[in-house]
Amino acid sequence: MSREIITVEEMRAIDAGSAAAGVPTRTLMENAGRAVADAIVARFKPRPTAVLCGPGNNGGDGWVAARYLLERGWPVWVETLVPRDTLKGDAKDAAAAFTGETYALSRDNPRAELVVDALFGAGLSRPLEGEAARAANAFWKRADRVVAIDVPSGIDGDTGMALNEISFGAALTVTFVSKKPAHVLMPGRALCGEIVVADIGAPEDVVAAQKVSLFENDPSLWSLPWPEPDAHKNERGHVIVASGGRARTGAARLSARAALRGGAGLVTVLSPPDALDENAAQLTAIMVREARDEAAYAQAARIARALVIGPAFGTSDDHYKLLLAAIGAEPRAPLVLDADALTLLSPITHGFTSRDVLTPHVGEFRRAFPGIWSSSSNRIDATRAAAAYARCVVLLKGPDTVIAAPDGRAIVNTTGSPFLATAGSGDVLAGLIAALISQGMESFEAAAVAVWLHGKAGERLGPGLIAEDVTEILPAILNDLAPMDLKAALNG
Ligand SMILES: NC(=O)C1=CN([C@@H]2O[C@H](COP(=O)(O)OP(=O)(O)OC[C@H]3O[C@@H](n4cnc5c(N)ncnc54)[C@H](OP(=O)(O)O)[C@@H]3O)[C@@H](O)[C@H]2O)[C@@H](O)CC1
Ligand SMILES: Nc1ncnc2c1ncn2[C@@H]1O[C@H](COP(=O)(O)OP(=O)(O)O)[C@@H](O)[C@H]1O
Ligand SMILES: [K+]
Repeated sequence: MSREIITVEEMRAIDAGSAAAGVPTRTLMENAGRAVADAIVARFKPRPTAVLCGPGNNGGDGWVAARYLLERGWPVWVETLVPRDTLKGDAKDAAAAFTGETYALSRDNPRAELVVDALFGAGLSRPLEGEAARAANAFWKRADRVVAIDVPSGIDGDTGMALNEISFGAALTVTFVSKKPAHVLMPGRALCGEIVVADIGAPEDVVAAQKVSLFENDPSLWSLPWPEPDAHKNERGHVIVASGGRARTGAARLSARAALRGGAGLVTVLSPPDALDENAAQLTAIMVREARDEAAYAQAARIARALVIGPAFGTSDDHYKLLLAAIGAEPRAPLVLDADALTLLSPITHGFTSRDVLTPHVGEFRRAFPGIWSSSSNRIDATRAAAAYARCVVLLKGPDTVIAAPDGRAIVNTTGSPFLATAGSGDVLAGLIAALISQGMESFEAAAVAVWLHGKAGERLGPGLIAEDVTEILPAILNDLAPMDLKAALNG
């Protein structure tokens, strides 16, 4: 399956480009409507089905789907938002080809057990109102009976948000060519239910001409740095994690352990003198190094292959100086800056490099990049703008984590579970990113891999998850990803 995510504007360009390349939009609509009917027939037994059709081409897809369901003997009818004789273009033709029952959309129609929402798709231009809003509210709690065409009506395809909080929710959404931002960003992703991406015959070169640089996170986008048979721990990279002071050390140890599980050959916790005993007492495979002053932080930045600063680090003026010493070291390792490091630097005025990674959650992002947050229409645009501005990789955490590189590439992650919203979960992520960078991955890819693994851990662990578990389940997830030849070698 294509992992590209296209904007509504890019989808329109693909429609136009297809027509220019000899695939008429009416053919695309026919393929789209048939794909919807196919997806329904594959999942549901025949049952009374209402297809709610809107005034544009989304409605047109609905008329086509209704026709195919009728041909397959389904008890199906259309409920149209606007009189059939006011339809235009492809939608008019599609409606004319439907021979079944048709009603005006209202609450008085026959009772349906399945509803196909073909009211609005990419052309939604204002909030739902009138009968469309009534229908959305009526089916709001019955998403299990709704199949949405392209996107649940009311949801903006580029943002995943309902324009006035009113929208449909669906058990199945069938979209075309590629996912749109609304299929991966919350709340849209959750309102879509299962998502099917149907090929509707848009020529490959027309799609490729869009030069898409936005992807849904997936192992097909990257490859993990597996150790060679003769690997030495020094080649697998040295991660250093800066610890907070006395009684503020757990976060750094969580990060450090994730770095070790993530494959770093060596991991060191850099500890202020007052926390040295506390750290040493709780670490075994991970080393501890005392750091008294700015020179020690600069030195750590020089010798590490990746340096994590932030988890419970501290936010005093002295901490600010230590952080600046690490940032200013030359040459220095890539930095993974999280939590307190972001607080110390906010609003961000520093220029970083494409090897550095900032990992804010929304609250941290707003403080770090206030102007960018308020002027961006969605999380993808915001993260891309922040990465371009700070000239480094920016990873905006949440249920729909976005990772952006300064060159414009962006990835939206869709693995995960709400049980990851727990203390220390972000610290684990920071350590994992550093582990992958230390093994030679490009920072943008390392961040994407780490978020994917972190999300998979969340899915596998589910209820009861604590941050420590995320680290401990990594071997099982990594084993599943290991290439066959490595598995064969391991099994003798
Ligand atoms: N193009 C193609 O070849 C292909 C397209 N495909 C399909 O087409 C869909 C996009 O079609 P579309 O552009 O016609 O937009 P669509 O979502 O049907 O609605 C536009 C109409 O709704 C109106 N309107 C908007 N908001 C409203 C509101 N709140 N309340 C009331 N009215 C509202 C709006 O009015 P206007 O803003 O112009 O005043 C306009 O009349 C896409 O999602 C996919 O399903 C596939 O078949 C593949 C080939
Ligand atoms: N509802 C959710 N669904 C999936 N992942 C989530 C959700 N909420 C938070 N996460 C993930 O959990 C982690 C929390 O990180 P963070 O906010 O820094 O927490 P902490 O400061 O406790 O470490 C992030 O990786 C984030 O993407
Ligand atoms: K729809």
